[in-house]
Amino acid sequence: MIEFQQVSKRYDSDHTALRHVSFGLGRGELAFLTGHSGAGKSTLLKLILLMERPSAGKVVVGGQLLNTMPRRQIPYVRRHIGAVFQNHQLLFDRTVFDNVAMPLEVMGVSHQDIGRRVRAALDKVGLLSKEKMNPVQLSGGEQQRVGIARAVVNKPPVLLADEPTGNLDPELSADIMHLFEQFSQVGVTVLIATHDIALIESMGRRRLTLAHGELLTTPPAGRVVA
Ligand SMILES: Nc1ncnc2c1ncn2[C@@H]1O[C@H](COP(=O)(O)OP(=O)(O)OP(=O)(O)O)[C@@H](O)[C@H]1O
Repeated sequence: MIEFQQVSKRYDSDHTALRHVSFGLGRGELAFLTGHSGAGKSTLLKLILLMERPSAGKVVVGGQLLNTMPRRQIPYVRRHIGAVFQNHQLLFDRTVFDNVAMPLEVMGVSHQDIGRRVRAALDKVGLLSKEKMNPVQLSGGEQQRVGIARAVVNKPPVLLADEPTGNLDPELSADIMHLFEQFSQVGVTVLIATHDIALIESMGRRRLTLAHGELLTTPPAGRVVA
């Protein structure tokens, strides 16, 4: 579902953020992306989201080569990728329902379908009873779950998360991870960038580790070999 072939990314400043990175993630696979600050984790996610383009190598998502994707196609590619960020980027002047509905509104989904799909997504993250509230009235963990509901409301086959548990205590972090596991069980490919080593170890999933832009060897079982 996600494939990197010898991908390098050099920013204009002549700084190489990724060097010859190759890996593949299959349908329904859940993996973690780790590495020191500045190792290139966000850059790798940005290449999948077409927020950046590779300087060399190939990025293939859902069978589509992203390198040469014309700009006007970018919104269509992004519809197939859900993204969750640490600061969850919710709009505080709209209700929980409206926040989750946003991607569907952009896609021109009918009013009736929006209601059905938003409620299904909120139900999945356990927030159906809070649809009329403003995100400001919710706890940090609940806000993060609203962000996850918004990311999955159009059922994307790929879900990316950048430090999704950064502000949360261990118990809430485990809840969020459990949600990600549930999505992977129904076939969603999930890639989670995090510094939370304890959490990663507790999950026993595959780990992709970047160091200074290079991917360390990762056998499929998940153990990292430097
Ligand atoms: N737009 C940009 N222009 C120039 N350099 C950049 C840009 N974005 C990132 N970099 C550099 O590329 C390197 C990798 O950054 P990146 O944000 O991908 O790392 P990261 O692993 O996500 O770090 P962190 O864990 O701190 O978020 C860093 O040295 C960073 O300064």
